[in-house]
Amino acid sequence: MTDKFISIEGIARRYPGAGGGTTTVFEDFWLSMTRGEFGCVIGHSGCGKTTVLNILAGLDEPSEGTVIVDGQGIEGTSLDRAVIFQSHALLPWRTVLGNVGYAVSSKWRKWDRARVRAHAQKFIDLVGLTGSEHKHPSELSGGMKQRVGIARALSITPKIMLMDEPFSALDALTRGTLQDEVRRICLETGQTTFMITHDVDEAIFLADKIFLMTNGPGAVLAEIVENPLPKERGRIDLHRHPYYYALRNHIVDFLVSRSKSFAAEVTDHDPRHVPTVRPGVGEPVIVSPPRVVEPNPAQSVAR
Ligand SMILES: Nc1ncnc2c1ncn2[C@@H]1O[C@H](COP(=O)(O)OP(=O)(O)OP(=O)(O)O)[C@@H](O)[C@H]1O
Repeated sequence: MTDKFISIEGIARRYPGAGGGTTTVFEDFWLSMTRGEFGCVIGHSGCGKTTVLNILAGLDEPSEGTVIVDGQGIEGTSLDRAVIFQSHALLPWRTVLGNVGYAVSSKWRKWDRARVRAHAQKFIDLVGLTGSEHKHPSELSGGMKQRVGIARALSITPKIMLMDEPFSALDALTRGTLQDEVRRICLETGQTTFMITHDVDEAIFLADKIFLMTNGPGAVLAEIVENPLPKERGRIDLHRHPYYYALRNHIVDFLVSRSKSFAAEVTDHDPRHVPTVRPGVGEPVIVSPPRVVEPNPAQSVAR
């Protein structure tokens, strides 16, 4: 049996459209993730990635369907679900320690000051900000601010971490360093993470599974791509792995052509049983749903 730690069940999001109609961003959207999994969603602008993330965060509600996390339906925001956005949203009048400590004391209201500080410090150390505890956000670089955001999110030990293009505003060097940090932390802590990115290499480096969405409106989850690269992968030498180009080409091909033509070409798509594929050497292998092997009529006749 699969452990559905996150279960998105048939959600739709509709908005009032022009002329009194309705615009459907997506509908009949099903997706599940297991505990400790790192999932990245990729799709063109406007397909509804942020909407899905906001629904998972409890910041938005689906027009239909439900989302269950660890056996409980989502109702509003919760400290069980931490969100990291592209912008840092730090409290400018608080220090690094103050920002992280504020989140800690919001979750554990009965903790005394010393316990809050010690817990916050652990996560400040984890993201490599030891020594900057007493700085204010205005004294930090963009990468450091994003580290504070990550420390703050992790410090409340959320059941799920939701990241909406968290590194896209950073320079390439800082982005790479933070990708390394996030991967190390997620592997160390077993943090279940759902992330949006437009960066294919970022998804290949970080994700266990990559969720491919077609173009909106009326977007669908077309395919789940299982990352065939080993867990012990390095960001710098990703491209040396024999499966790297097959995986990368598969995702890029989807973004360039299949995301647009999918609805016309795949008429029997079943949103409840989205295929999981594993690109590698040769043709991608369909992992699930298992390929139905039709009996060979010639053999049947011969019997
Ligand atoms: N409040 C709203 N009212 C009407 N339409 C909305 C509203 N919020 C979002 N939308 C529409 O929903 C669609 C999906 O938006 P969403 O932000 O989820 O897309 P996205 O895939 O995250 O895009 P991007 O990659 O550009 O961030 C877009 O077409 C957007 O215009």
